[in-house]
Amino acid sequence: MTTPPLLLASDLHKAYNGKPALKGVGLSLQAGEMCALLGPNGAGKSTLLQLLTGLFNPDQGQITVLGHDMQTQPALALRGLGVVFQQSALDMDLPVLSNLLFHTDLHGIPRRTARARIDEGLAAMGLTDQGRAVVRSLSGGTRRKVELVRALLHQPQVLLMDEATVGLDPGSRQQLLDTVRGLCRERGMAVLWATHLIEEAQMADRLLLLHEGAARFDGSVDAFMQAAQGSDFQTEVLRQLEKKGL
Ligand SMILES: Nc1ncnc2c1ncn2[C@@H]1O[C@H](COP(=O)(O)OP(=O)(O)OP(=O)(O)O)[C@@H](O)[C@H]1O
Repeated sequence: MTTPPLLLASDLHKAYNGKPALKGVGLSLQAGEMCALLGPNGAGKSTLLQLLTGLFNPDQGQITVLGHDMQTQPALALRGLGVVFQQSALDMDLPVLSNLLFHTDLHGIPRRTARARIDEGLAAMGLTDQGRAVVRSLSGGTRRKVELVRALLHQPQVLLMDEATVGLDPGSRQQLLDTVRGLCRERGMAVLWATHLIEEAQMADRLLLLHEGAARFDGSVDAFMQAAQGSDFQTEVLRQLEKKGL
């Protein structure tokens, strides 16, 4: 028996000043699944994430999170989503703890519960002793981990990561990827991981390959590799991207 997807998007269209940025993209995320959203600059990744986070509405198409429609029930839909944006959502001049409490207050989480979740989240990232540190004083990798702790405080079932590893050294990148993979396995969280780095996409369960606003591939990484017929992942990605637009 198949379970309903945690996030479902169908036939999304979005144009800027008449120029299409998304041309009928769909996406379905199951519990425990990590899906890489891969595409070159201008492919439409940020546009798709902005639609999925309810930042603006699609010109056409529908998005539901845990069965709640993003346009008609945005509060319920957004409750199910955690987001780590490309741009930091943290106040650089405030301590980590204040930043995290700001987020739990926004979500109406009682302070006692909030404190317990913050302690747990920081401990899970190895940041127990960083609660009082001002964000600006932290390394880029540590800030990203704090962003992830923040995004998980309201216990979302779907996590959207937008180019979350930009600016991180290879060790920190791998650590963040491993942490997120662990969340999929241990908590059954569904993750959409937007990246333009081919080697990151290869570590996901699924791949949504976007080019010029349309999906070039949507399926398991295993199926993608079968289609590659002996080529490596990177060669196959480049081959798919070089195909003439549909
Ligand atoms: N606010 C905007 N106004 C006009 N055009 C836009 C706007 N945002 C994006 N676009 C255009 O839409 C298309 C898709 O852009 P988008 O930023 O979604 O791609 P992307 O895959 O996230 O690219 P990148 O990897 O460079 O961030 C591009 O042609 C871009 O120029």
